[in-house]
Amino acid sequence: MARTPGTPASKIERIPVYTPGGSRVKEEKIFVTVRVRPLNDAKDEQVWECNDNQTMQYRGDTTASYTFDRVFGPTSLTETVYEEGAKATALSALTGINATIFAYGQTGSGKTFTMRGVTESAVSDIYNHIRNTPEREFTIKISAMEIYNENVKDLLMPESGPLRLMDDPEKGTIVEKLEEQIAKDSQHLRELISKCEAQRQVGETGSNKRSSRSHQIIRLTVESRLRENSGCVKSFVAVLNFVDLAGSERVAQTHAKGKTLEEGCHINKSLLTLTTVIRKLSENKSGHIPYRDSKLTRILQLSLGGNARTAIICTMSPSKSNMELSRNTLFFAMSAKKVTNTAQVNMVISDKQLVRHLQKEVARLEAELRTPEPTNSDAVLMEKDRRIRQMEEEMEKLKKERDLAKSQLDELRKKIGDENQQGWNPFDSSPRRVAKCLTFSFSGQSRRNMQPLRQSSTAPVMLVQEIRKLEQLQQQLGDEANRALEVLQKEVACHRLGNQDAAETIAKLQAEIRDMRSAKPSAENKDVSSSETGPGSQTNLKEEITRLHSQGNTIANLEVQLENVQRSIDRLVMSLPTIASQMGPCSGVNMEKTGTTTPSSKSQSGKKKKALPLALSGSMNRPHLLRAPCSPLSSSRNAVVSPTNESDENRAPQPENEHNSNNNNDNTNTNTPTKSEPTPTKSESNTGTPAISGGDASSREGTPGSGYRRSSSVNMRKMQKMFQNAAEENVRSIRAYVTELKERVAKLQYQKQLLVCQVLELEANEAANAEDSGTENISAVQSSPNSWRNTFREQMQQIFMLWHECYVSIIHRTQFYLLFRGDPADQIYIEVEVRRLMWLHQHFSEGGDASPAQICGDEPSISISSSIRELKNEREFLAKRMNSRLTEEEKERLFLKWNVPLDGKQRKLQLINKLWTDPTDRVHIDESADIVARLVGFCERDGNVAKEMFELNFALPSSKKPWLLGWQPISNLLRL
Ligand SMILES: Nc1ncnc2c1ncn2[C@@H]1O[C@H](COP(=O)(O)OP(=O)(O)OP(=O)(O)O)[C@@H](O)[C@H]1O
Repeated sequence: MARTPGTPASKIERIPVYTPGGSRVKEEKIFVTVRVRPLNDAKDEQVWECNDNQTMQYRGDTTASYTFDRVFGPTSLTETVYEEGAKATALSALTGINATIFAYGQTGSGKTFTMRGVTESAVSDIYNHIRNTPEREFTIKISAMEIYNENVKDLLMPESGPLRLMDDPEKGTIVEKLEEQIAKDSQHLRELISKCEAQRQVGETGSNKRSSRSHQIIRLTVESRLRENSGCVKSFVAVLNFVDLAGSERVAQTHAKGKTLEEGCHINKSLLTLTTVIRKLSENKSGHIPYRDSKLTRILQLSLGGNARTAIICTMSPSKSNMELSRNTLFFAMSAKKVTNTAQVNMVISDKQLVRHLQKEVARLEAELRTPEPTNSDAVLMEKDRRIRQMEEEMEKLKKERDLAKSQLDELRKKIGDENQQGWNPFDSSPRRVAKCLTFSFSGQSRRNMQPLRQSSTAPVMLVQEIRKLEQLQQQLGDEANRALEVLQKEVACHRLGNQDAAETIAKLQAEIRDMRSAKPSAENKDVSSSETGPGSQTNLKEEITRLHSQGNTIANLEVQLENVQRSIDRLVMSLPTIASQMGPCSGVNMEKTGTTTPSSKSQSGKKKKALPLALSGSMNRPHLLRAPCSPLSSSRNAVVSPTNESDENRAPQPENEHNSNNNNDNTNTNTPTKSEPTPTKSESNTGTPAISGGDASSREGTPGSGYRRSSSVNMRKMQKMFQNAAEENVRSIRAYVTELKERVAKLQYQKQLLVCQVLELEANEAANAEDSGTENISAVQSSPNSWRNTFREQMQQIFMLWHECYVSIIHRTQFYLLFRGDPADQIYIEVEVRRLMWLHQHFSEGGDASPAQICGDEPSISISSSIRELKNEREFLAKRMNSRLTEEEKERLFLKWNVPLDGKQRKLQLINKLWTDPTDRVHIDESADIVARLVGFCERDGNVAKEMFELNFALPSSKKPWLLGWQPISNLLRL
């Protein structure tokens, strides 16, 4: 492949610099040109002609013509030879590509003459480029050597004596201790080159009075890098060789004797090796290439078939007397044309640059260390990630629900749009009717603060829709509970192994499960978009609400029974280690791993007071749970639950190796785990990972207990453990799922409660309208933005008072307060909140142990005392979160600001107990909300999204866990 001959001068003022981006290896042929010198002797006959600028032809013989990349005739200028035959190659070094230019030819043919000119021009161009590339910093170094009689001599340091060649794994052959000097500028470089040339061995041959008797290599090393202000630490580095070979000659022709003869022999020998290397490279690069046969080829190895761009200028005489040597030169040139090199950009990171870069990096890391992340624990980060994912999933789910609700609303709008001409339009932004507030028997101060409620914007048809949706949800929850219970029943069977405690618990649980299943909700699946639910149909609404009321017991029962089931499961899980411990050391349960605590002997005797920590219901894989619990017993569950096995399975297992010790009650071996010593031994606690071998065979044999009795082998014990652990894990998972169901039921209760409130309000309005005959006008509070703002302020003040008096969750208060800041679109939420709080307040003031929707008969009971208790729990929860959410300084600042004694006990709780305690002070409220928001990670910026979620969730202070409801996913808050 011939490359484009030299670059025109106009284009090389500035060589494009490749962006460092990796070494791009590119195969390319050596660029071969031939320069014919003028006849030495005018009387000599010229037998070689240049037909065009690429072909040499022996005079008149068309069969003897040779084509090269470029041919320069006897009248050509060295400048032209450089421009067209060497410049591109030489300047490659500026872009990080190794380059070599050498002259080959018989003695006296003009090698030195040509190379001097080429080197001079190259030096000029190199410094031109440097001047025109200010953004890069260049360093030019020079070294020079000659190979004379196979000795390498340093031309910059001639006194240093012969130099050795060394093999470097990265750089190839290097000349040991070769002097290298930095050229300060072009002038300095020229001087150094001249000095080297002056050192060169010359002698007189028959063809040349000043014949070069050695091979000369002037080596420039070109380094370049982007200047200081660049962050890039990479540099280009390349070597540029100018090689002036000694002249090939015919000893016989030159009549050389003595020293000249010896020199000639060495010259010929090394040139012969060069020729052989070139020939072999041109024939087959993969074969052996005898680089090592001469120092010349060793030193030039990279330039011959390696990582370099190479240009060879073959010089020859056109005269007849040199015809044969000229032909040899042409043959050499023809071979060289076929040699392929693999040049690539050489990028390096210098030590200096690397050190500088590393120093910067160290400084950056130190700065990071000085301002550490709020938490440096991987585990905490992972946990956060998990929670974020969980929240995202929850959000996704809620968004879908919201979209569904929106589409249903759109449909409704269409339906009722035409029918609202006579009545009020719930979607009209300027209501034509005045609301008649619900009346409550408030007393005392709070009563005086109460403002009348305005008309709910909820149409009867929407209420019907909502009721039907609730029915569906209720149905769905019931179904899910039953499916979970089926699985639970089977898993529970796996635990029929042991003591009285466990047996009783299981029996109780089974009874509860039976109850649960018989209490399956009977509500039929209603089509919420049914056309039967006509707009404004009061009759329908009444029917709906009556039906909903009549089903109230189902929801209440479901919740109560779920509560019972969960308690039983808790007890069952608590009793598991007892069973395990009775089975021997190998049957232990890794309680730490499963997150449960080791029960005391007291707790085993059925006096446990504290429920076990809940598993993560939010992370449960529900389909997986319901499809197939992970226990290996799942595959043999039918056998396990078989009633015929029950009596046997209820017997406590008696492993052979412990049988005696269990029978001997006076046995003093305290190392044996017994019921009174349930703490797992070390071996027990390390047995959490189930063994696999033999698992299937054992599982087919029936219950873990019976299987264990049949064999005391190690595998059987492992199997035993595996069954036990897996079954326990499943029960725990189900327990978590039951918890989740409970939470969802609680939500359902509040949605229902809201509906009931709305229906009651609607009825009250109807009645009031009948009395007033529609004489009331549009409320002033809705007629202008100003009046809305006034109303908002008043209602918020009312809400603050009610929150305070009803001991409402301060997380709920914070979320509500931060979300609803007076936007007219917030109106509905404010109203709903006021209405619910008034319900609560009324019932609390009436004696307390009631539910705001007790009317339905299925609401969880709420009392002042339970609210106070839950609020206390919530405050404790928030106090604990201070450690993870606030820095030490932030805490100290808050203690100071809120007058918490710095040396006081439980300072965090003291602080939290001061929050949200003054409903009349807006600054206090603002600051309280700010702190709570920090602690729960509530973000006001995302308020729009949160409002939508609020709309769907109908948050209310809960009788169970007040801080768990609202638009924060329940499970997320529960386990923070
Ligand atoms: N193209 C040319 N035009 C004019 N003079 C030339 C040309 N080429 C060479 N000469 C002259 O011929 C003589 C020999 O040239 P040079 O020393 O460059 O040959 P060489 O090939 O280097 O010989 P050797 O191998 O013996 O060193 C010099 O005096 C040089 O000036």
